[in-house]
Amino acid sequence: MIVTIDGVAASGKSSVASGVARALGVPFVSSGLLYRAATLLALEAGLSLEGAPALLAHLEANPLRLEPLAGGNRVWLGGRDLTDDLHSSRVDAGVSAVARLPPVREWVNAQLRLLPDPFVAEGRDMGTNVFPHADAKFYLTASPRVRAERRARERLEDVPAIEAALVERDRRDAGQSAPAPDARIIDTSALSLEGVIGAVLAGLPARTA
Ligand SMILES: Nc1ncnc2c1ncn2[C@@H]1O[C@H](COP(=O)(O)OP(=O)(O)O)[C@@H](O)[C@H]1O
Ligand SMILES: Nc1ccn([C@@H]2O[C@H](COP(=O)(O)OP(=O)(O)O)[C@@H](O)[C@H]2O)c(=O)n1
Repeated sequence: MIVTIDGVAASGKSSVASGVARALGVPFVSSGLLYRAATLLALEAGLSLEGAPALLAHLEANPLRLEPLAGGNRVWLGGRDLTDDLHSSRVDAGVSAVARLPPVREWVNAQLRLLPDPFVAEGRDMGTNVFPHADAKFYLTASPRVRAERRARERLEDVPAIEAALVERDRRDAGQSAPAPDARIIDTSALSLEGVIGAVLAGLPARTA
């Protein structure tokens, strides 16, 4: 059983995927962390974020591992846990450039497709490109202001600056962020986290829930 939860930046994908996965007793998979980790490695190595061949060679020489833990995914580079360094403004600003490189997308997708079913996967193109045969698909949205206010509770930046960065990232990610035609779209602007998790669980086919 595969459930996909895609959506725009900071729409609640990972919190909702985590809650749904916990309710179903399965792992959740946060695909964005692999794009973020690839970006962090490129920044640390001083590589261009647009140079696919050098970046891919670096990723192949430095294998990353996504650990889909129920309580929160982690990304490892050998024995180094990168997870806490993946949500910096520096990574936020660079990740869309890295994520639009086709060889990087293939590298991420190959890792995701090896994961053993069942799971809940969240990202941008889980229901379209990576798991088109998922049992249930959801797409989360919320107004930019609401998303920025939620993120501001996690970071020491002001709401307008966060909102501008989110809108810009949505624009750069638009190419891989269209909802699947068979996804259920949920506007979370006026919903609590529990409300969204409940709406996803209520939308699952009977044999999945
Ligand atoms: N419906 C909601 N109501 C209130 N806060 C929410 C809701 N959904 C998510 N949040 C909060 O918004 C922040 C961003 O959510 P997150 O799951 O990290 O989004 P994404 O994975 O899409 O970036 C988190 O602090 C999360 O707890
Ligand atoms: N399936 C995915 C997941 C993420 N991404 C890229 O990775 C970035 C970070 O994704 P994320 O899910 O961690 O970001 P947030 O939506 O949590 O802010 C996005 O801005 C996209 O550029 C993608 O292209 N495809």
